[in-house]
Amino acid sequence: MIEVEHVSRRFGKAVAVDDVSLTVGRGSITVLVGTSGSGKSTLLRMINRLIEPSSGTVRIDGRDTATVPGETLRRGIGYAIQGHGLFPHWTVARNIATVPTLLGWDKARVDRRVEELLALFELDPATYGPKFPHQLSGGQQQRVGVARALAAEPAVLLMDEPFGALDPLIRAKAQQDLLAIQRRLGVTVVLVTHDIEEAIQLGDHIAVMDGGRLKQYAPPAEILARPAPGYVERLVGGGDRPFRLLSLAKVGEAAESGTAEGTPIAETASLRDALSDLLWRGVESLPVAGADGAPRRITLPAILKRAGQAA
Ligand SMILES: Nc1ncnc2c1ncn2[C@@H]1O[C@H](COP(=O)(O)OP(=O)(O)OP(=O)(O)O)[C@@H](O)[C@H]1O
Repeated sequence: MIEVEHVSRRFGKAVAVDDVSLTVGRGSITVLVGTSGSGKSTLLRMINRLIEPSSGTVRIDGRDTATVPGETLRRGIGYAIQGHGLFPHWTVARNIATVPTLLGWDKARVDRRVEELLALFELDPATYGPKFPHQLSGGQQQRVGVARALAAEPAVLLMDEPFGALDPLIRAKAQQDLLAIQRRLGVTVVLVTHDIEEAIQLGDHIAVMDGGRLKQYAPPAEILARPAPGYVERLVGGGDRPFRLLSLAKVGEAAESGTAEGTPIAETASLRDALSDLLWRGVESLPVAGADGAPRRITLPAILKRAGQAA
């Protein structure tokens, strides 16, 4: 668990982060979102003390981070940034091994961990371990960057625009992979983005920043349904809001008993995907593929009910 209490950071007279308090639950993902210059990166870097707070306290699992030497603190916290920050003259394997080696792990344990992580990120260890970063695609480099951040089994992973440099298709896959890996490892993630769609996709909680202040801190569904007046409302209140709401709910949650014609849709698909499918096929209901045999379907009225203000 990460507790940020009344944390501020001034640069000269300018206040980059202004009295922010929030608690990130263990094993959850919190996304910091806001416009450029709103203080997201500064807040993130105060968690691992790459930037020292001017005032306030950050605690990780109950321990005040100010009481731990900065280097020691950072070895225990994963940090992944846009552009990956890989060492260009080191192989992929050596890049991933950086922190475990600094921590004095023995060679066999480091090698095992590197192999395990490469496999987890769907990069064949024998093929990719000996390569240099420039021999990898952007998406592969990004995965190596996250693998390196996770190498020493940190309980906390900080990510600053980790998918910013990726094209939309690879970005969507990278987001899904991160979710799957985060759920599997149970690591606590704080991620910075300026993309509200990314925040809704990934966040258990979203922290909306504006002008250094925390404007709202809540789960995505609540931010969409009840945005704080002013900046947050403008951020999420556009014409896409119904679709964003639908992207948060699964087909299984709105399905009913009954039959329908056509290729079934998975119950784990989002209602946004189901709506898109219905419109594309020009039908009002679709069968749902579920675990048990009882026939179920998803209908247009059931989807509409979940897309509006009353959802
Ligand atoms: N080292 C520094 N010296 C002076 N001012 C700084 C420094 N770092 C950040 N700032 C200022 O603090 C404010 C917040 O910056 P920060 O990088 O945290 O914002 P951000 O929301 O992460 O923006 P972006 O999305 O563009 O990265 C900005 O006005 C920035 O110019």
